Amino acid sequence: MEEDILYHLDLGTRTHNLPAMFGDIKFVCVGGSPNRMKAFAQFMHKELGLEGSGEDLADICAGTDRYAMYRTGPVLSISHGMGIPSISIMLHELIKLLHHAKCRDVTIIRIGTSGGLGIEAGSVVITDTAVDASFQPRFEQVVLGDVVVRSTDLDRDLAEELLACSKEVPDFPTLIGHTMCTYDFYEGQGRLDGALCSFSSEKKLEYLKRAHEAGVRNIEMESTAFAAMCGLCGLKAAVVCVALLDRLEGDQIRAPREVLREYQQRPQRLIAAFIRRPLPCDYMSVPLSFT
Ligand SMILES: O=P(O)(O)O[C@H]1O[C@H](CO)[C@@H](O)[C@H]1O
Ligand SMILES: O=c1cc[nH]c(=O)[nH]1
Repeated sequence: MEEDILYHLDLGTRTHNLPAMFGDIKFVCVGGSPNRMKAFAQFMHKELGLEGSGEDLADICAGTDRYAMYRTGPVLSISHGMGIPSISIMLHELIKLLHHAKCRDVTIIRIGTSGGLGIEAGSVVITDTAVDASFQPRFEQVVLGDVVVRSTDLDRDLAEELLACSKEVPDFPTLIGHTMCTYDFYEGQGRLDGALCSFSSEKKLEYLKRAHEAGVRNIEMESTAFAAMCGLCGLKAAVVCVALLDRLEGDQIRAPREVLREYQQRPQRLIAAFIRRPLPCDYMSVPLSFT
């Protein structure tokens, strides 16, 4: 293409110098909420010891209200909204952006929230395998009317490295497990408290227990598409989500807002420890080259 317009990001190859804006990005963190991703960028700014308070980081996608994007040092932080269609559109344009910007050796991590399965609320789950609602490690995408099945493998070494980094943030439990990805928050996750419910409490518990036996430790709504797209495009990817509740104990998220806010920071703290870890070639020794 002579020109590539990244419509939902309000960026393009003619209108923006993408290599200059993004060429040195090494970590991309994505999550559902625009405010969370802004807070994460500000937090990383402080953690990396970059100049200024970071309070004034600008939304790079301010021309559109579909997604929000912030950068600090080698870290790009982007919101993706809720569910597979929303994250999938964002990832198409983000991956093209990384390609046009000639980025190399990028690690991409989804930092999210989830419903836990047989784990304490506030626990952080690092996904080893993203599975669908039938507990299968696959992402089904309809392409030209046909169902195309894609693998949902994530980087095992990255997951282990993240688990090792969790020792630096010992004030909450972190574990590795399967993450189940659904197309809905209510009936799709076996909740009884939606506007519609077509099953009994017993059937719900029987399903969630089967999921637990299959190795599922948390449930969210983007991981299979995220794993499939990043895997096919050669990006090293991880999913790290905090559990807001234990779904074996209920459906409603009852924790007070301050507690939920602190829970949301847990994956961010773990990822900060990961990004800050010493590397053979330490990018933190050259912070002045980052804006
Ligand atoms: O916390 P985030 O990233 O938005 O993700 C989780 O929260 C949303 C539902 O509340 C879904 O998108 C689910 O995947
Ligand atoms: O139960 C939950 C909590 C957060 N996000 C989900 O998708 N499910």
